[in-house]
Amino acid sequence: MMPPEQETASITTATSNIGPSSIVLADWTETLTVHAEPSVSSVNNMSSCSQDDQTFQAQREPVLSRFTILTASLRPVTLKFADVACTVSLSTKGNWLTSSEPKSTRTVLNGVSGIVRPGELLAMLGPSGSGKTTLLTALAGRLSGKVSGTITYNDQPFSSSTKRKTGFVTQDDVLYPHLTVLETLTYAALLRLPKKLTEEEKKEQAEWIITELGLSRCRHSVVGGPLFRGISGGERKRVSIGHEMLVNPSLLLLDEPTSGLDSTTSQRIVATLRGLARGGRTVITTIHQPSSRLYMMFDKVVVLSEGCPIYSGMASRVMEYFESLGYSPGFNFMNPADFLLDLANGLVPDTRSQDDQLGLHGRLDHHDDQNSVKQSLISSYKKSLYPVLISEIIRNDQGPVLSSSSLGSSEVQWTTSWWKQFKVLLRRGLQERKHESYSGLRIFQVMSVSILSGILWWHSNTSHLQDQVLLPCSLRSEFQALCKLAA
Ligand SMILES: Nc1ncnc2c1ncn2[C@@H]1O[C@H](COP(=O)(O)OP(=O)(O)OP(=O)(O)O)[C@@H](O)[C@H]1O
Repeated sequence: MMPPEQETASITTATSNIGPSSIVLADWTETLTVHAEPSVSSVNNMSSCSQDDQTFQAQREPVLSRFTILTASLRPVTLKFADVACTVSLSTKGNWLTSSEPKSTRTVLNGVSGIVRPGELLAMLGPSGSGKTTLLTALAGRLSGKVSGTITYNDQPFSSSTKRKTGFVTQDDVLYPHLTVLETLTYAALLRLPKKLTEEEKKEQAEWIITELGLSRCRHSVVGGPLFRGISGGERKRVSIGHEMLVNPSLLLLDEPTSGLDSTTSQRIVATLRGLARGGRTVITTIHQPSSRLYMMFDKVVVLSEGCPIYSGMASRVMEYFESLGYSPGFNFMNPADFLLDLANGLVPDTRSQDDQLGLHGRLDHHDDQNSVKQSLISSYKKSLYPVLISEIIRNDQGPVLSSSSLGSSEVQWTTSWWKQFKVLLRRGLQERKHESYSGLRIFQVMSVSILSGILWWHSNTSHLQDQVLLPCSLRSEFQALCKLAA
């Protein structure tokens, strides 16, 4: 069979005629056409940028980025990772007396390789605990020190300019619960957009993101938190994505953007991600259990089983690859993602009836059987896919280098001054806490403790710092008790 990576050339050609400035997003206002679940054979024959892509492109209007400075900051990023491994040390039980015992370690990732080009959407699949989030975090440059192997961005190691052009959407968002959607994105725009843009232009960019992500209906609703309700889960996810989209990142990484969402909302989110990719970005996402509709939108997939890869390459070639190894889905209409998850768990589907299947799954529940399937898939990957991937990774077919020197002065002008940041943060802090009631006594309490603490550390000797640290805490708690009595 043709190695999966050989298809890469076709997708690069397909995306190259889309200007880097264009962003093609899912239309959140229109009702999406619901497709029937495709058969496995149709998924097999699918080319990632073929018919489905044309339908997608036809359905959605390309939208140009508004500000030239943001458009110009988009630099195509080719992300390559080879033999990525990660070992974590497990905390040992016991007390400080036994702390001299050697710490036990656990390999969370082992020998994962892949390549993602601008215009491509890569999905990481695997059972829970297989290492998807760890790999995504490593690719985002947030696990330095714990990771071995090579991760490069346009053949360069991770740098501060790569960081500036990388958007990372975590699984658990960190949004301010009392701010509205508009306030959340406006403050983010004021803090993160280049200082060349005026305040009005930054607000305009926040408004534009709200429209693009279909958040107009809930723009004045509060985000909400664990103790009180705000916007829905899907809207929340879109706010998190919008938070990263504001700066027009060249590399966008998302951890389970569709978890807990219904299939239509999930499809819209993945369509949005694919639109972003087609606009010249490199998009990587982890996903738990995509439907076959979602699966068809991915250009590439990495399938992990207990931290080891069993597949890395084009999404459209996956069934062909596993069939060549003698593993085929039990029935014609099986979702390829379900099939891959079964394989990653060491479960081999069978062509027997469903009742028999249950029996078979019960039989294969034996650890030995499952482990031998996993081991066979890992060694097949090493034998047939890994050499092709590595030669692809080594081949030097780079776009523009994303280094600080090439970014020049425009990059230096990006950051907002500290005074401006302070003002925005103060305003945001006050707005977030405006629901709390402020009494004169409370303000007096905070001011007094701040002044007392300031006096305490005024011209203090750093060698006596430890003695002084606990004093303000005890002062504050006694003062609080006094204030409660007085209130
Ligand atoms: N710092 C750490 N200390 C101990 N174990 C860790 C650490 N980081 C990751 N792990 C373990 O590594 C494995 C992979 O974790 P990871 O979060 O990457 O999995 P995942 O595939 O994203 O799972 P899920 O789909 O459930 O989010 C898990 O078993 C996790 O417990």
